[in-house]
Amino acid sequence: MIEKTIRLVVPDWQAGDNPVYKLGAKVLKAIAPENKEQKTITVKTADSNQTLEKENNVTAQSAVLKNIRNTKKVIITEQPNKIITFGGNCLVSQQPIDYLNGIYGEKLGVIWIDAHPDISNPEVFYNEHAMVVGNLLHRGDPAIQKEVDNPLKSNQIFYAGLQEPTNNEKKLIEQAGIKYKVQDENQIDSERVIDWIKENNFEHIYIHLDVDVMNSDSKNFYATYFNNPDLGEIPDNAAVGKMSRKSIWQFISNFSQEYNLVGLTLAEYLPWSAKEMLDLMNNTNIF
Ligand SMILES: NC(=[NH2+])NCCC[C@H](N)C(=O)O
Repeated sequence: MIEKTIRLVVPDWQAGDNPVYKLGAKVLKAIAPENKEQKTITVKTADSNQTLEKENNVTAQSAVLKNIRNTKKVIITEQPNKIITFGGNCLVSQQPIDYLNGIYGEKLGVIWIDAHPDISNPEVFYNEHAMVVGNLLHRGDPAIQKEVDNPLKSNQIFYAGLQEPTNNEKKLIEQAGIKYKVQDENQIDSERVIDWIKENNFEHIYIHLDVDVMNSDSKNFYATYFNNPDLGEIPDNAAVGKMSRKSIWQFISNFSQEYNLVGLTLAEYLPWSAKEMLDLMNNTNIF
């Protein structure tokens, strides 16, 4: 097979109901190391200054569906065998994982590095980014998961860095048959990951990184959900991440040397300081 890696920039902000997700995608695209062999494609997502409405108990469901379909179209046109995805919120992993599962099937394992299980559905929650694992298993939002042509099996997902899920989420994880362990240390237990790879004979690995898995102390990793200046009380489905940045960076880097990484998502990056600078520019009468 000819190697083809693409960089997919997916500025979906609707699924997490915060326009700063879009800025996160822009910044990641701008700072990514240059590589002429890797084509960068930015998926079209709608802009809006209006408050997003719920449709079928899902925030901006039709806009989210459009973003998903646009993402799918780009991937199908490009036919890559490796995908780097810059989010955007966690939803951005849905179509890349679906597509790669279509290529690699049961040889593909997905490491979901996240403080949250993202296995909700519209009956228990309303923001789509918390449903993406549910959608990938065809146990999430019926309107959005229908775009997933190659659903994952529960053994293909490994939760790393997971914090205590809500009672609803625990039920959903158990019903789906995903084995999990709440992470109490501040680093990923690589041995457990490696055991899971061996047990399942995975040959291709996708890593999804939601940066909120990290301790959001300014000296560790600041640009997360939890440092939103407008965030009131922390919702009960948003347990705070505990991981050290150093350990996550090392884990991903080591992993990429030793295993065949076919996909990487960087999600939920919320660059608050870039947002402050943008506010200045937006309100200054020279731009
Ligand atoms: N993918 C995630 N960050 N999941 C947890 C998010 C929960 C948070 N309360 C929300 O709006 O939407």
